[in-house]
Amino acid sequence: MNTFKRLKEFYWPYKRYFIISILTLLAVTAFTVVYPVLLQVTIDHIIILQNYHLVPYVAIGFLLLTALKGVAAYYHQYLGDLFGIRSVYELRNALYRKLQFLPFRYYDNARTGDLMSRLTADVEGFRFFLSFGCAQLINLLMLVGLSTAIMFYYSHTLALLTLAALPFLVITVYRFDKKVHPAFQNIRRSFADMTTKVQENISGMNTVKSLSKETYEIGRFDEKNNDYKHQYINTAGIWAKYFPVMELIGHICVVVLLGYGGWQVIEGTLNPGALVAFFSLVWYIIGPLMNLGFIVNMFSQSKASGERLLQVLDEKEDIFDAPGAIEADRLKGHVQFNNVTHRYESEEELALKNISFDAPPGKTIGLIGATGSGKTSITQLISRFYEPSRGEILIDGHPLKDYTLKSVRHNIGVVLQESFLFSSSIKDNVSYGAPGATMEQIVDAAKRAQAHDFIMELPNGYDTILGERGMGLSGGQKQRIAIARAICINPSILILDDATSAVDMETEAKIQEAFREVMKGRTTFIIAHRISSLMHADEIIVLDNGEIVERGVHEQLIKQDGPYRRIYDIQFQDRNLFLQEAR
Ligand SMILES: Nc1ncnc2c1ncn2[C@@H]1O[C@H](COP(=O)(O)OP(=O)(O)OP(=O)(O)O)[C@@H](O)[C@H]1O
Repeated sequence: MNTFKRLKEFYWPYKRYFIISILTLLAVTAFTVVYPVLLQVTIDHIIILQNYHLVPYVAIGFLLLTALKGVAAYYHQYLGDLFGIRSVYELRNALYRKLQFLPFRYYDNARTGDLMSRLTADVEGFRFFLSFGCAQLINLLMLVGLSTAIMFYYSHTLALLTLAALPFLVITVYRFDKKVHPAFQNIRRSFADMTTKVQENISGMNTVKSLSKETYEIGRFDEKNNDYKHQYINTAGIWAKYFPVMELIGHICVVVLLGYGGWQVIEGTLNPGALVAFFSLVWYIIGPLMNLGFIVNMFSQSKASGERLLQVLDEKEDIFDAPGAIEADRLKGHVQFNNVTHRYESEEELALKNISFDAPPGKTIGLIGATGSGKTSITQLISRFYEPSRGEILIDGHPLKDYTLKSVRHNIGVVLQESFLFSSSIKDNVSYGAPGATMEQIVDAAKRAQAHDFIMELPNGYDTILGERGMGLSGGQKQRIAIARAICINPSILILDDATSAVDMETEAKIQEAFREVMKGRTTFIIAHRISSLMHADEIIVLDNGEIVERGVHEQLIKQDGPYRRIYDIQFQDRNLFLQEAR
């Protein structure tokens, strides 16, 4: 119950819907059990005693009862649904909000498919119980309680006879539940596996096609699809086996009831009307009891879903604004690292060891080194995506932690090796970081990023809608839109992380031209594997295994016989050879 108690803030504000829905359910149950009583009165007091002049009144009574039951059922159903839908609306928003503020640390280990299923299937599982399961449980208790009371009123012995069949039914329901519950869990797991497979396949379609693995992928999907089919067939088998048994128990109960009750009627100790009423009432007990397994199942599933939702909601947001944090509109962009050491939570090795540098406003810092040497980690610490394990990072002389996250990130423009574009218009993608930007500002940013010309050649210009992840544009075009997006926020710090490594030489030249324009007056960090991309930097930092092994300007570094010189030789030897051959 703790799970439901802890999620109370989402559904309790709508308790009025729930209470009215349950009150109307009470009315529905009352009208339902009155029906057999009315039947008994009709048979015993009107038909047998031949009071036929009362028939129209009884008929009107029946109609009235059905109409009232219909109205009550309408409000019960509608308000119950409203209760569930309103509650999970808030819950879904809260989860999404949480996902926006969870630190990168969380996403390092999270699986997209799993998070998607929490936000959809688990939220729905929880809603289903709120809207339907809970009312069903209350309905069951009320229907069984009232029906049993009326049965005892008519005949103690027949009521006891009916109750004697219940343990058999309850045992069957229990055994059914024990089998069907894991079967349902297997269906959920199998479904999650299958959707994860589809999601991975679509995301990695490039790799699949380039390696001609279509047939292999079809086979792998068939395995998952087959498993899902089997899980469903297995569950259908359990239902098919247990439901007739439950019905059989119900029918045996009815036959015994009719036999014994019929004998009582012949003996004159029971009225025929009471026997007919019994016949209806017994199904009011057996029917919901057969559903008990289903309701218990729904309850345990929604509890499991609630726990999975709480896991997300309880996740620690360890990077947040300190009380009284500085709200800086415009930073100058002076970045300093003082003995910064960093280790990722999931790793044993240090990613950065005692990193110190000073990047005054407007200067360019080049970061070079082998893969995994820590270049990206430095820039991720500047954006405060992670907190360093030790050391201090200062921006404009104040610790990075003293600023609000918003003021830091609004002042940092990032262009990655493969930038993410949303499936919306080019205009919206460019102004994503600055939603208030005017069309003039958007066009200006695109011009400075060398993107304006090709955008204008597209059929709908700035209103062209991009496919998912910018499909429909070349790598270089996507990159220039990403640069325009970075310029649009007018950042004082610019991070170019391997931004040109995925494009050809000609496009690289165009992008470099765009960069030269953009970098003016901004502190820039260039991460690159090609020396040509960062040779003009004011300081080049060479990293190896998380440590700074060399630093200085290009001319200085190539004179030393260090790692920078070795990279230079490898990259420029090829070029010189090529130039010699060309001559
Ligand atoms: N999110 C993360 N969680 C755990 N370890 C990480 C994470 N990001 C990076 N690392 C580890 O930290 C070290 C430095 O990685 P980083 O990405 O900073 O290197 P890099 O020099 O930018 O590499 P590349 O040139 O391949 O981009 C590596 O050992 C890497 O495995």
